[in-house]
This record gives sequence, C-alpha cells and structure tokens, in this order.
Amino acid sequence: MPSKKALVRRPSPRLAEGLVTHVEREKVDHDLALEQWHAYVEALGEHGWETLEVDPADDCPDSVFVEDAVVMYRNVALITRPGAESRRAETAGVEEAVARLGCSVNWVWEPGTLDGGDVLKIGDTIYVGRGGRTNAAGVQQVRAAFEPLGARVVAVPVSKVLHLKSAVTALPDGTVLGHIPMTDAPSLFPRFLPVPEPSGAHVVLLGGSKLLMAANAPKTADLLADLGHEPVLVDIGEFEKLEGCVTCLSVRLRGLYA
Ligand SMILES: NC(=O)NCCC[C@H](N)C(=O)O
Repeated sequence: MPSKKALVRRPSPRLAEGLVTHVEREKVDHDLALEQWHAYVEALGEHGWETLEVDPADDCPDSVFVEDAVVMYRNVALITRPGAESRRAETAGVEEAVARLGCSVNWVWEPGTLDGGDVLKIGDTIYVGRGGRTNAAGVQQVRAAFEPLGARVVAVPVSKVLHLKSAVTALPDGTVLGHIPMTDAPSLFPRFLPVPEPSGAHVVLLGGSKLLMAANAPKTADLLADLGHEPVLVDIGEFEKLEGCVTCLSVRLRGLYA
C-alpha cells in the first residue's frame, strides 16, 4: 500500500517577509497564518495523511512552502536548488527529513536552479516549468535524476505566474486543471479543464475523489463537485498573499519503502 505520509513545515516567525514577485505586497497576519496552517495540517490528518514536521527554519521567511525544497519520484528525493537565493538555506532540513525516512537522496547542482513548485507529476510524466525560478539546467537535472527510473520529463514554459503549479495541477484522472489567463501553453497537456478562478487551479489529491482546495475558489469547487469530485476547502488566504497555494504547504510521500 502506498505510504500516506506528508511533510509539512511550521511557518517562520519571519513569514511576513516572504518573497512576492507577481503580486503587490500585502500585510500578512502572522497569528491568522498560523491558525490557517494548523487547519491545513488538520485537514490532511482528517483524510488519512500522517503529517511529519520538518525541523523549522525560523530564519527563512518562505520555509513554510516546503514543497519547493524537494521533488519526490518513487523512493528518490531530489533536493532542489531554489531559484531565489534567499530560499537556499531551506533545503538542509528537508534533506535530513527525507534521508531519515529512508529515501535515496539526489541534489540539483549549480548552475541548475529548481523549485518544487515547478514540478507537476502525472503518473510517470513529470512536467517541469521553466520560468523565473527553474532554469534550463534545472530541467535537465530533473531528466537526469528521474528518466533512468522510468519517468518522462516534459518541459513547459512558465512566464505569467511564479511556478508551473501556480498555473496548473491535475485531477486524479490526470486531467490538468488551469486558469487560462495564468497558463502559458494549455495545449501541451493532453486533457485540460479550464477553471474560473485563479486559486481553483490548485488541488492536492487526498485520495479517492477528495481534493484539497483553497476556500476562495467556490465556483471551481462547485464545478469539480458537479464532475463527481469531493472538494475539501481550507482557507489559506495569508499564504496566498505570498504567492503560496495549497500544493506548496506539503510534500506527499507516496513512494516510500517503509
Ligand atoms: N510552490 C509554491 O507555490 N511556492 C510558493 C512560494 C512562495 C514564496 N513567497 C516565494 O516567492 O518563493
């Protein structure tokens, strides 16, 4: 049975200083963010996920966005080299956490840069967004790490948003969900479902037909419920002010050899 463990990382006291690139800076309410983070972790737990906390990185404002520090494929963890220099110190704690869980560990090296938010896995196809955070050498290093294990890596341009997964994610049946104004090349995906809200493009697959989604995409939640999915809504508004979304607050580990 696949593992249902997920890594999460408690927000740094410096969260409000997190990077913003494509949005205007808005004041982040730290207490509310912490409350939203706990509710997010609880939602994972309620749906059968054992959450494991990576040691906090209090000096790194963006460390709560733990998915950017590692990409998992089967039992192999590829430790990233984040495109933003201020985020590079985040990876050490994540590396330790995945190594402790028995993953085989690999690294992205200079000149490569890669953020986990640019990597969308659908079965054995790994889409990698080449954009502001992930460069061509980073894409190539994902190929080198995972293609020998049976993956096929497809590079996708990203220019309108921070990460590939800010624009698109995928449903359990592999259909790619995206908000058209944020997506560079929807035609690259074999099945594409346009959604009416920017946050509606982000789903975390909880298992079965359950989809973890941001509460501020009600029209998309209705659309997906009407298609037979079961949206589970969480308010992550404070993280969205920093260009975070539901996907980036956890790393699900499904290929562990426990
Ligand atoms: N994978 C993600 O969507 N990560 C969000 C990262 C947000 C953070 N403020 C950043 O700019 O790096």
